[in-house]
Amino acid sequence: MTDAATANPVHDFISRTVTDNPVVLFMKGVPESPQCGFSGLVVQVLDHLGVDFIGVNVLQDASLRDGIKTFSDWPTIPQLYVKGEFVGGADIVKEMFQSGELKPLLIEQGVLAA
Ligand SMILES: N[C@@H](CCC(=O)N[C@@H](CS)C(=O)NCC(=O)O)C(=O)O
Ligand code: FES
Repeated sequence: MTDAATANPVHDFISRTVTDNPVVLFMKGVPESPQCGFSGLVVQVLDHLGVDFIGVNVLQDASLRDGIKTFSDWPTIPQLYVKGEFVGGADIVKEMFQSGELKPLLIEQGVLAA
C-alpha cells in the first residue's frame, strides 16, 4: 500500500473492506442485479463455483468508482479481491476460470471448499 492509503478516506474504506471480507467484488450494481455485463460475468463465474463473496457497488459513489482504480492501479470495473489481493477484472477472471486456474486458487486461499 502506498502512503495514499492513510491520507485517502476512500482508500481506507477499500483497504478495510478487502481485509475484513475474504472475497470482494467491486462492481457496477449488486450481485443480484449487475448493471454491466462485465460485472455480471464475474458474478456468474463466482456463483458457478459456489464462492461466498460480497459485492461493492461503485455506482453508489463517484469517489469509490475513482478510488478503486487508484487503489488497485487498474483502470476498470469489475475488480475482484481475494484475501486482500487484487486478482483481476472480467477478462482475467474469465481466462483463469476457462484455464482451470481460478478454482484451485480459491481453494488454496481457503475461500472455497476442495
Ligand atoms: N476489459 C475489462 C472490461 C471492464 C471494463 O471495460 N469496464 C469499463 C466499462 S464498465 C469501466 O470500468 N470503465 C470505467 C468506468 O466506468 O468507471 C476487464 O477485463 O474487466
Ligand atoms: S457500464 Fe457500459 S460497458 Fe460497463
